[in-house]
Parts: sequence; C-alpha cells; structure tokens
Amino acid sequence: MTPAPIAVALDAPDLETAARWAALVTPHVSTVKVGLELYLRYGPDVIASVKGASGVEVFLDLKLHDIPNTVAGAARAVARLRPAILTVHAAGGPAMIRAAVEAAPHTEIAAVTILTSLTETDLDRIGLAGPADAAVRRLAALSVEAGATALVCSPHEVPAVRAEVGDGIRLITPGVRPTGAATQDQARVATPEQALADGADLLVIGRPITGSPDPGAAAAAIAASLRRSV
Ligand SMILES: O=C(O)c1cc(=O)[nH]c(=O)n1[C@@H]1O[C@H](COP(=O)(O)O)[C@@H](O)[C@H]1O
Repeated sequence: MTPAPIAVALDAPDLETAARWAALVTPHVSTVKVGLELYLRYGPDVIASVKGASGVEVFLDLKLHDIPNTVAGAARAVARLRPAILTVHAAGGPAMIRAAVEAAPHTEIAAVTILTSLTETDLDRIGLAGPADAAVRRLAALSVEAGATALVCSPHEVPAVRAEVGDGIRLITPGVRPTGAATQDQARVATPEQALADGADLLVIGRPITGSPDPGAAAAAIAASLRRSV
C-alpha cells in the first residue's frame, strides 16, 4: 500500500523515542519530520537514526530566518545530509529564500508563511497586515518568486494559496487534527480529510500520532481514513 502523504512530526525529547516513533509510523506515512528539539540536541546524527533502514523521506524543519548570507551558510551546512525538505521563514524575504534555494540545490526549500499557532489577534499585535489568508497569500507569492517550490500554511489557506501559486508547488499543512482531537497550541486547524480535500499535498501531524499509546496504529488509522476520503 502506498504510504499516506503525512509527515509525522518527531518532536521527542530523546533520540531513542524519536527512532521508535519513526520505526512505528513509517510503514504508513511518506515522511518523518525532524524539528528544532531533536536537531538542537543531537545534530546531524539524528537524520540517520530516524531514517533507519526504511528510506522514508526526511523533512528537516529548522525554520531558518536570518540575513541571506547566514541562511545560505546554514542551508549549505545541512544540504550534505540530503533532507528531502528544509524549511525557512518566508518573512525572511525573497533574497533570504533565494539564498537557501541556491545553497541546497538537492533539497526542496519550503517557506513557512504564517505559523499555524497564530490567531488574527496575534497578527495584529505583531503588526502583520491580515487577515491571515491575505498575509499567507502575499508571503506565498513572494516565496515562489524567490524559488521556493514548497510552502507551509494552515489547511484554511490552501485554496487561496493554490489559486495564487498554481499546481506545481507542494503545499504542506500543519495544524491538522482528527475530529475530536485537542487543538493544543494550534490556532488555525482542520481535519486530515478536509486538508486533503482542499488540496494540501503533505499533512504535518505530530501529537495526535506521537501522543497516542500506539503511534503506529494512530498513523495507520489516519492513513486509512484519508484513503477512504479520496
Ligand atoms: O513548519 C512546520 O512544520 C510548522 C509550521 C507551522 O506553521 N505550524 C506548525 O505546527 N509546524 C510544525 O508542525 C508540527 C505540528 O505538530 P502537532 O501540533 O503536534 O501536530 C510541529 O512540529 C511544528 O513545529
């Protein structure tokens, strides 16, 4: 069976737990995501540990955000690990995004638009002209012009972003919660089925899977539900 288009966020406090989660979920999902918690603690070794023998796609979520020269150096430093995807913040601007794209030619650069944890009130307080879908659309357009071939946004914004950037760009959506699951610190959320129906290409799901007593079964259940919904 083809693995579901899900990136499981391995936000674990230690490598053993992350590797265990990865081994349990990889028969069911296409991708595992390594974020700041694991990478800052264990560094590059974490990639091989979570990949194991499965050959699953690794998404390195470092959300780089700095001046172009610094981001180019950081992207070059991790490019040798050959992650399938690397994130940068779209708010770093077009020159920064382009610097990452040029420094990591074999990795897909995904620009994070507006974090899914932010509400309209947060955007106001930060001073970002909203509403969220307009801000996401604006950041999506500039990111793609700068060479990003993937975008991270909430499922709510997928139709607007798709209309803006067309079909060739991979839309990645965190903020995904199965019906009835707690939203926790996520603000702009939708169910996996809704995100996929709206046109997301890859769903990022962490705690609803990794917080389950049986992460493998939780991943399998969401994957099966997605297959039924298409
Ligand atoms: O870039 C990301 O992956 C990301 C962007 C965003 O806007 N919101 C967001 O939640 N994420 C990540 O997606 C994952 C969501 O995890 P859960 O909330 O546990 O499903 C976390 O690893 C976040 O770091």
